[in-house]
Amino acid sequence: MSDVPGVVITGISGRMGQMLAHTVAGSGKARLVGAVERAGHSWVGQDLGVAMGGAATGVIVTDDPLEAFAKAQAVIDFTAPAATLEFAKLAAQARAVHVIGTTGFEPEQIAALEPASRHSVQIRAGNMSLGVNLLTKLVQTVAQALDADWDIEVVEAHHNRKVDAPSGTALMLGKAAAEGRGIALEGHSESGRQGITGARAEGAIGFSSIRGGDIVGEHDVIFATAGERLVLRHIATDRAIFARGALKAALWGLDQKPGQYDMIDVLGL
Ligand SMILES: NC(=O)C1=CN([C@@H]2O[C@H](COP(=O)(O)OP(=O)(O)OC[C@H]3O[C@@H](n4cnc5c(N)ncnc54)[C@H](OP(=O)(O)O)[C@@H]3O)[C@@H](O)[C@H]2O)C=CC1
Ligand SMILES: O=C(O)C1=N[C@H](C(=O)O)C[C@H](O)C1
Repeated sequence: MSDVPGVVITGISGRMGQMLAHTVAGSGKARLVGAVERAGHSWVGQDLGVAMGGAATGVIVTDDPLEAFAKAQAVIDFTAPAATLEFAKLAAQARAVHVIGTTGFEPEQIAALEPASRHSVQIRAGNMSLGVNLLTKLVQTVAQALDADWDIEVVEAHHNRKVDAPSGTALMLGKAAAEGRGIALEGHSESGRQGITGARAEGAIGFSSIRGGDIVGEHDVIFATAGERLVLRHIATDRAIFARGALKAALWGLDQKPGQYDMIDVLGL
C-alpha cells in the first residue's frame, strides 16, 4: 500500500470525517497518513482506529495540521469555513491537493480561498456526489429551455445538526438554474419568506430549508407555471456517496496544475 497516495482527513471526529476514514481505508487506492482534529479535542493523541471504536490503525490523531499535511499528497476537508480557510493556506504550503467539502462560506470567504490555489490544486463543491452533479447539469438545461414565467424553487432537507442554510447543494442548484436562465443568482434569489411578503418576484429563484432528525440530504428543484409543474429530485441515503466523490477528487487532483476546480471538472460532465 505504500505506493498509493497518502491522504490526510481534517475534522476526523465529524460525521464526514469518520465516513471518509472508512472510505479511504477500504479503497485500496489511497492510504490514510494523517487525521486532524482541533486542539483540546478528546481524540487528539489517540490512535484513530481506537478512537473510532475499532482496532488500532497506527494513525495518531493530531492537532498539528501542517505536520500532517507535509506527509500527504492530498487533504480532504469537511469542516467549517474558518477552519477551511486556514487549511487552504497550509495545504498550499505543503503543495498538497486540497479537497473542500465544507459549506456555509460567505462570498468574501470564497474569495479568500483563491490565493492558496496559486500553489495547490483546490477542488471545492457543495456536494461531491455523482447524482447531484448530474442534477446540476439537468437543472441548467431545463432552466435554459423554460421562460421566466416558470417559477424556480429549490427545497432542501437535512438532519437537525446542520448549521448552514440554504445548503451548499441548494446554492449549487440555484446557481445552475440562474446560469441556465442567463441571470446572476445574486440579486435574483428569495429565501426565508415570512409574513406579508408580497407576491413572488418574477424570475426569482426561491430557497426553502427543512431541518429534522437524521435526514442525510434531499433536494428538489421545482419548476412551476400555470397548469403544470416539473420536479427534479435527488435523495441521499448514505454519506458514503460524498466520501467516494471526495476521494475521487483527491486522486484526480494529483494530475492537475494548481488552480480552482469543482466536481463537474473531476467528473468531466
Ligand atoms: N460537499 C459535500 O458533498 C458535503 C459537505 N458537507 C459539509 O461538510 C461539513 C462538515 O459536515 P459534518 O461532517 O456533517 O459536520 P460535523 O459537525 O459532524 O463535523 C465537522 C468537523 O469539523 C471540525 N471543525 C469544525 N470547526 C473547526 C475548526 N474551526 N477547526 C478545526 N476543526 C473544526 C469539527 O470539530 P469539533 O467537533 O471539535 O467542532 C468536526 O470534527 C459541513 O460544512 C457540511 O455542510 C457534508 C456532507 C457532504
Ligand atoms: O451538512 C450536510 O450533511 C450536507 N451538506 C452538504 C450541503 O450543504 O449541501 C451536502 C449534503 O447535502 C449533506
